[in-house]
Amino acid sequence: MDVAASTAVAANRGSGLFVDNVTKQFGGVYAVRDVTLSCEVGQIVGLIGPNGAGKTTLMNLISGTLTPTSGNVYLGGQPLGATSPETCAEAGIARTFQNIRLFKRLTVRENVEVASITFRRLKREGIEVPNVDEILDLLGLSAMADLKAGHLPYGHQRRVEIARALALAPRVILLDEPAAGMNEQESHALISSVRMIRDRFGCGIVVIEHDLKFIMEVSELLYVMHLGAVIVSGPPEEVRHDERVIEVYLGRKARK
Ligand SMILES: Nc1ncnc2c1ncn2[C@@H]1O[C@H](COP(=O)(O)OP(=O)(O)OP(=O)(O)O)[C@@H](O)[C@H]1O
Repeated sequence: MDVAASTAVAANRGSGLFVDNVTKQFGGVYAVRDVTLSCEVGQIVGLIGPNGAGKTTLMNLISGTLTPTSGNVYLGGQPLGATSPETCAEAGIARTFQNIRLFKRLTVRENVEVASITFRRLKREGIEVPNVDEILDLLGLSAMADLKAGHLPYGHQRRVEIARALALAPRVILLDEPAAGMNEQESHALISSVRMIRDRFGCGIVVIEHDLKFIMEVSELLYVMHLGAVIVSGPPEEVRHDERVIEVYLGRKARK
């Protein structure tokens, strides 16, 4: 059994996320085809692929926005089943979106507090209510906590989205293009924040990102999708040199 497959089996039994042979068809189009993926609690997993590879559809399947045509998503060894974003949050999955979805007229703190109120409504016994101030501090947002979210630069709005997802005390958090629109300095700082989130909250983190420098540095395990399927998975250093990945990204065979 290879590394990815053995990790997947461990996650299925353990407390992490396990996507088991999931397919999503829209009519005749296979947006996601037979995808198996795992993210253990405490692990940072990257997901890359060219436009249309199926990454967002996969995120939507994990977070309950879409229902798989076949296959299952497990969290902590329990199938999530055909479910909604609300029940996924209840199970412990939170996400951010490619297109930012903040309450722009509310302050940064209020945006995070709204999520905190949602968390209290969820039936998640035995899980400590996350501290809003601590989350703001972790994301470097304390100094702008009382500013309207819509007035912040784009990179900071992305951080507020992450803060809001963290207020749901997720076991696994899905970050959809968190570095989009950030300059190099901001995306470098985001790498430290993602690691701190993992260390402080002990959650699993799945990151979709087009910024290859960012994803190679932040991920411990990387999956590459193409035309709906996972074509390669493994440590970023190995994936980076894989011929199939070079071909998909650069449209040519790797030189020997
Ligand atoms: N609701 C839908 N109906 C029909 N086809 C869809 C639907 N959603 C996605 N698709 C198709 O599924 C495929 C995968 O799309 P998806 O958005 O998941 O890719 P992606 O890897 O996230 O791309 P990008 O990096 O551009 O966001 C594409 O061919 C897309 O056109």
